[in-house]
Amino acid sequence: MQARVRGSAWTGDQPLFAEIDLQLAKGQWTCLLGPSGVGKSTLLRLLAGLETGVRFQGEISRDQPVALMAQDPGLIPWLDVTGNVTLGARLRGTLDASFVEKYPGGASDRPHQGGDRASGAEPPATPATRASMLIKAVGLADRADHLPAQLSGGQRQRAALARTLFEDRPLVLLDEPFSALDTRTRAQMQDLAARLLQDRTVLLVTHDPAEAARLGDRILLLRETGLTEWPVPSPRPPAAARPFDAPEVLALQTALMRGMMA
Ligand SMILES: Nc1ncnc2c1ncn2[C@@H]1O[C@H](COP(=O)(O)OP(=O)(O)OP(=O)(O)O)[C@@H](O)[C@H]1O
Repeated sequence: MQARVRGSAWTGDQPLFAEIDLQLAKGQWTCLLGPSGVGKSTLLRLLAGLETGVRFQGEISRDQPVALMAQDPGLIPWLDVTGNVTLGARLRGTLDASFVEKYPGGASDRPHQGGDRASGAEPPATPATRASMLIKAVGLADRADHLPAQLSGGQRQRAALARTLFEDRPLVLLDEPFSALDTRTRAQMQDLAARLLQDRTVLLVTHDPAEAARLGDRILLLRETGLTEWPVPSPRPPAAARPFDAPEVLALQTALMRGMMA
């Protein structure tokens, strides 16, 4: 077991959700759906060990470091995309010193594209290479030196996704990570995340039954009354999302939609 939340949550003297027992098995993707305000983000914050503002009665355990991608991308406004993606490593002091010198954090401090090669400098250190690969993978290669204010909502969300992937943690909590993306980009980012987080334990909060049908090894519905498991008919292919147009995926999506409407 990688992580577990067992208990109930309260806002003031009002119950938020009844007794639940959420268990995340190692290497599995668990998709969590449920009505707005039922406590999904709260559950993620509890698992991440962050303040929630609600009263939780129970036990929380996890045995691995965690990365949380919150609903709000939470990008640092004065750091460009590269600076935001590598922020955690910089704060922990694990970035190569030459990279820190070159990218201390502001767009104005960054060399122009191609500047390194023109000056014959060393190739970028490994974290820099990883960061730029991830930035490219989320489709922001031409925005790497843009500040958050210069990005669209979906671009900010992709920068936050790259930052979460850069953290490379065994336990990954994703709170509606693709909600601001157009249909095509959303499907591409689902494929990317499935590939890059293939061995990770992932808890993905989503409002989109199609997303849960593509990505879930397990699907859970959170309601005030507690957690319900939704059966998933077939295993997910390794390192990939299920095809969005496969009949069993469409059937699962429809069944989930019906369940959520009930
Ligand atoms: N810091 C806080 N202080 C007090 N109440 C809070 C706090 N954060 C959240 N809540 C309340 O807890 C409840 C659950 O919020 P939460 O964000 O976990 O819901 P959610 O299921 O993720 O909703 P959504 O799908 O809309 O994102 C809400 O009623 C919210 O008002």
